[in-house]
Amino acid sequence: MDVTISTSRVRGRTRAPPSKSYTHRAILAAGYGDEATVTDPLVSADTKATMRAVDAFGGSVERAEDGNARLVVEGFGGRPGVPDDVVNCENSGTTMRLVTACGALADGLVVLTGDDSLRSRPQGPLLSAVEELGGRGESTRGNGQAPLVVGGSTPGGRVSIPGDVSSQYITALLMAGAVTDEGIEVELETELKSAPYVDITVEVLEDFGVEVERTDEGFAVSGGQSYAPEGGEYAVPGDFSSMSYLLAAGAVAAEDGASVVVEGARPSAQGDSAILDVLDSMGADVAWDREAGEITVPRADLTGTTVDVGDTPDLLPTIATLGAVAAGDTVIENCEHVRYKETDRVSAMAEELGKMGASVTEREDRLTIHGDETDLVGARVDGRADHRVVMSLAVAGLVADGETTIAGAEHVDVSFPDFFDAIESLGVELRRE
Ligand SMILES: O=C(O)C1=C[C@@H](OP(=O)(O)O)[C@@H](O)[C@H](O)C1
Ligand SMILES: C=C(OP(=O)(O)O)C(=O)O
Repeated sequence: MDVTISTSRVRGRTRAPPSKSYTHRAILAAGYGDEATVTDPLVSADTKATMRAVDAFGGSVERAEDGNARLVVEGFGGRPGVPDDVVNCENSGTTMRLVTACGALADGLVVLTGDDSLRSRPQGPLLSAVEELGGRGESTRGNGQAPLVVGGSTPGGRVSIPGDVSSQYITALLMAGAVTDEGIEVELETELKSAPYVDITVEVLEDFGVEVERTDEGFAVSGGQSYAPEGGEYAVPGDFSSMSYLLAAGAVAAEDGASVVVEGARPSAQGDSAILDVLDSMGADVAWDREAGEITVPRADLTGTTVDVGDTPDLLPTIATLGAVAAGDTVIENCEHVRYKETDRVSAMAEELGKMGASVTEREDRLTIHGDETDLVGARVDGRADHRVVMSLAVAGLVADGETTIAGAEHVDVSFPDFFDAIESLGVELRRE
């Protein structure tokens, strides 16, 4: 689907979708247990992949049809069964990593695959970790990428793994480790990037009654634990990565005297709430009512800033767009790991914003957007089959001169299926074709 965005002003209220990261974890945590209900889940292409994996392992995930958004999960009770078929994780890195470690507990073999993008992302360090823990972890092509074959009733133990490729490896090992015989101790070989995502894991596991310990070398989880949330229910908070596009839309395009108000913004462990500090450092007047869970942002004349995205890789596309609107340079540092996502987002944003007239300098771990040399103009751009690239380019389209057509806009389905409805409700003029 192509979406064409006209230069637009925005105003009004909208609600952030539920968190993708929390939803994945809650569904799988419930899967490891006996039975639990996940309330306010994100139902999107990626989280459906995790639901199907729980099903494949012998559990079941049912959507309640009575208006209250809920998933009723029957777990596979600790040890996953051997699936009847290949598990297709489609576009979801989180699913593939979490399911790799889970599948390594099966008494047999599990085959994992995904779409073109997912089959090009790095899985090697997690496969080596599974083997070091006594399980089987192989890439069918021998290149550290999916298709993968895992299994072998991993007993657990001690393992070392790099921290700078994906924090999802750590999340996966901790979630699986809790139901192993020996537990899993993870020693980080390099500094942990995307660290707040492991904080999210620790928070969700705690809420399911599973304890994780931070050690001098990394993390440790004891085996023989059971997953069960208090009262049998777990509630998912709003998603700050998804919010970043709505807040950015307000900061660049709110009508004079008006603002964008985003609901569903209760505090949680999400590192991407740093988008508020980024906007603040660029001169936006952002107000967060934490108790009400509401963020208000009017338009501002933004100025460039420097942001280290080591902890917050998913904010890079949003910040790149903000930088293209701001005066002066915006420098996004420590972004090498952002190249291992659905697409290489550093290059994707440099090239696609470039088509809209942005002046950008790309280095391996740094992206600089020269706002003073940029006048955004509407263009035909490629969303690179990447939800975050699509949504960030849509925000750029609000202030570009003329129409911006984004190809592959349907990929918002991965994390924010109602994105275009949400921005339309704020006053954005757009066409779906
Ligand atoms: O664990 C998670 O929910 C995620 C971790 C991050 O990935 P990396 O740890 O691979 O950087 C992030 O980019 C991704 O969108 C979601
Ligand atoms: C990278 C992302 O997710 P995943 O790793 O689960 O594909 C994302 O949502 O930006």
